Amino acid sequence: MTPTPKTALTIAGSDSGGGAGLQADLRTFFACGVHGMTAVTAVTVQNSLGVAGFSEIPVDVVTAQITAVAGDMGVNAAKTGMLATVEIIEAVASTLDEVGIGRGTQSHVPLVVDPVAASMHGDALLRQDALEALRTELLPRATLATPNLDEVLLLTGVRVSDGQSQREAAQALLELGPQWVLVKGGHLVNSPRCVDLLSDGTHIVELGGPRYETEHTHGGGDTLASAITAGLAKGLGVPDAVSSGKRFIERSVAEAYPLGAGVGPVSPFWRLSQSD
Ligand SMILES: Nc1ncnc2c1ncn2[C@@H]1O[C@H](COP(=O)(O)OP(=O)(O)OP(=O)(O)O)[C@@H](O)[C@H]1O
Ligand SMILES: Cc1ncc(CO)c(N)n1
Repeated sequence: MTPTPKTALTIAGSDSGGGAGLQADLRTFFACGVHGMTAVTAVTVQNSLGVAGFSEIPVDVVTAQITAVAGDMGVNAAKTGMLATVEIIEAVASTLDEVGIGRGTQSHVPLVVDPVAASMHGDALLRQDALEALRTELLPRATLATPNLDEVLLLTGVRVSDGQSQREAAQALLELGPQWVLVKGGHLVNSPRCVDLLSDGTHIVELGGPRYETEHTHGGGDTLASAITAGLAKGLGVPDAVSSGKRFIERSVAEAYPLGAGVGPVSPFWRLSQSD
């Protein structure tokens, strides 16, 4: 009989364009060889040009999806992406406690929190009044938080412009309660390299890599966080899962493709023609 793969759950919004959100997560889980499961939080109307709008899924349906898969199939690691509203964030947080996912629960199932606030075009994916709930309800439950620089500014007030301020931002984020933070440097466009900073307050790891000249980076943050989640599901520790995720996103950006009139998606497909 074929052995059962490890499982990863994404709690995220749908991107109708297929390049970001839960579609990016599933593409990545698949490419990384883990069984992907979803708790859909919202449906966005989205393409390569931006987000035209979104509709939230009723809170009880969001939480029922989590309990349905956790109780039956089991979750080896989970990730949150777009959560949209205060009500969804609060309900997801208490359901994660109930099913034993995240920091502070007894089961040690790792939780990656990608604190999605807006699309790369600047369209809101989180209602304005929900930022505080993200800060107080979700970040303390995170094994790892993976904000981009806009999200760092919203969450901590720290404006990152170089390596020094990236370290200050990591420290400010750790004070909000996650065990580890990864401050992503993709938006430091004046830097010739893409350097992401990982820290748990004791260990500080700079993950540097080339900056590829491409405008097609739609779904890059989701793909990175999902590749890390897949690594955690397979039993890697956080530093190893993050460095493997960083290699994964580098190749995915290198092979990103144009699609539509705007920003095309990164491509997790490179992995499918390669072995680990
Ligand atoms: N041009 C690039 N070349 C190589 N790596 C990149 C490039 N742009 C971003 N990355 C990497 O992709 C990952 C996502 O980074 P980024 O800071 O862009 O996150 P994000 O803003 O959440 O992504 P998204 O585009 O999905 O909103 C990081 O590991 C970053 O270093
Ligand atoms: C649904 C969704 N989640 C996350 C992002 C951020 O990439 C997006 N553009 N759309």
